[in-house]
Amino acid sequence: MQQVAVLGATGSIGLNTLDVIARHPETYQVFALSAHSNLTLLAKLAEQFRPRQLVVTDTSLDIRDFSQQIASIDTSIGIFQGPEALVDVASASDVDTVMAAIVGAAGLASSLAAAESGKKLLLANKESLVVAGELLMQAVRHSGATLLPIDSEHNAIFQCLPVDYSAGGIEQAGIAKILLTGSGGPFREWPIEELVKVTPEQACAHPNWDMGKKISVDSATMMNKGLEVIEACHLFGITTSQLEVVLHPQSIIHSMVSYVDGSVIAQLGQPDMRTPIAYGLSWPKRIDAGVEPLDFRQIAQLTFDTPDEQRYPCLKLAIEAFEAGGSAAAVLNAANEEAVSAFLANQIGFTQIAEVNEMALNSLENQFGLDIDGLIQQDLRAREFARSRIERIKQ
Ligand SMILES: NC(=O)C1=CN([C@@H]2O[C@H](COP(=O)(O)OP(=O)(O)OC[C@H]3O[C@@H](n4cnc5c(N)ncnc54)[C@H](OP(=O)(O)O)[C@@H]3O)[C@@H](O)[C@H]2O)C=CC1
Ligand SMILES: CC(=O)[C@@H](O)[C@H](O)COP(=O)(O)O
Ligand SMILES: [Mn+2]
Repeated sequence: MQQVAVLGATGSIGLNTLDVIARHPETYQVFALSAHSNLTLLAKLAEQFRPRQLVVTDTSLDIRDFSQQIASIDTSIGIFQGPEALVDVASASDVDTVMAAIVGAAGLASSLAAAESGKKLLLANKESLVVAGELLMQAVRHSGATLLPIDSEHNAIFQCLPVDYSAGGIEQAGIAKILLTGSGGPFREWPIEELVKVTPEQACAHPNWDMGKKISVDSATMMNKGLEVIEACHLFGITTSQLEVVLHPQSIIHSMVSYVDGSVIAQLGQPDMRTPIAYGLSWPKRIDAGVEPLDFRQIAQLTFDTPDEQRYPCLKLAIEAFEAGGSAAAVLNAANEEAVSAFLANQIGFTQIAEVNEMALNSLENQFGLDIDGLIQQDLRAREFARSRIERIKQ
């Protein structure tokens, strides 16, 4: 029986993970669940999955009523509050597998703790790799942890790579290029001058995927693809020149690997995160994920294009940040989290997300060789800077 900790259980990835786990009660047991502030849903999940531990990360909440409610379900469920408890759960000796499904850099410490303690780490939280990719990959190598990408494109690439890929890297594996697909989001065909009018509701309505708000906005700006370029470079040990972003509006091909002999291997499937989640849970085997197979006659057309730099300035910013190295990607990620949150709160416009991000990237000094505390400090400075710009925009 695999003991699984689902961090970010109340979110889109968390709930999809629990859906897959519920289909295989003989193989997976939920050891712990975490939420930030959604206590109602966390209590419901606790009743259904009967974990050993619950974590509530928001320290401003009074959890006395919640604790009583949980005790009425099962007095042996431990309840912990605060972000440090995530680190304890991620490294607990009873836990085999950690699903890292918290949104944003708030997921970094627990992803790192799971990597350092040699767990099977199912990584949906791409921001961990964006902020501290080198340190996270180093921790995986040192501890012997198993890192399985859950982000649909990276999971697809992982499925298309040769089994012994990590031994010699991209050239020895005969790989010419990794082709990272992206839908282009809901505004792919809008006149560019109309983008200033985009509302949070429109930006969160992804054409193919049902996801949390932050990643949905990132998909609309294509910052998501930019973060995914950085994620892929760290995961697969490649440079940005060994990867190409291909627009694919249908989100049926989840990414491809192009080989030197002319072969291109692609992974296809419904736009349903239960497929990569199930593959992560069961790897190297496969299990039922509750996902219908593709009906190619109904799909009829798969189309491809090149992303337009003018429409998607955030994509270029992310690639530049990764190429600059040092703390640039951490700065960009932090500024973007603040800018997206301000956009969702109707404080800035859609196109101002890229403006705030660019200002942060250009204004903060790039620092090299930082340890995890240094990166977190840079993240905090970038947030402060972004918030000051957002305040000016609001006036
Ligand atoms: N959704 C998807 O299909 C995909 C998501 N991903 C990645 O997976 C991660 C999760 O995305 P998604 O599920 O969409 O996000 P959601 O917004 O749906 O869920 C986020 C989860 O994180 C918790 N959370 C929010 N803020 C904090 C915090 N400060 N500290 C600790 N926990 C927090 C939330 O708790 P609460 O509910 O209580 O607020 C919730 O459980 C992201 O990194 C995203 O990029 C990658 C590929 C696809
Ligand atoms: C499901 C998933 O992995 C998302 O990251 C998805 O890729 C978002 O769609 P975009 O291709 O529009 O960014
Ligand atoms: Mn993705």
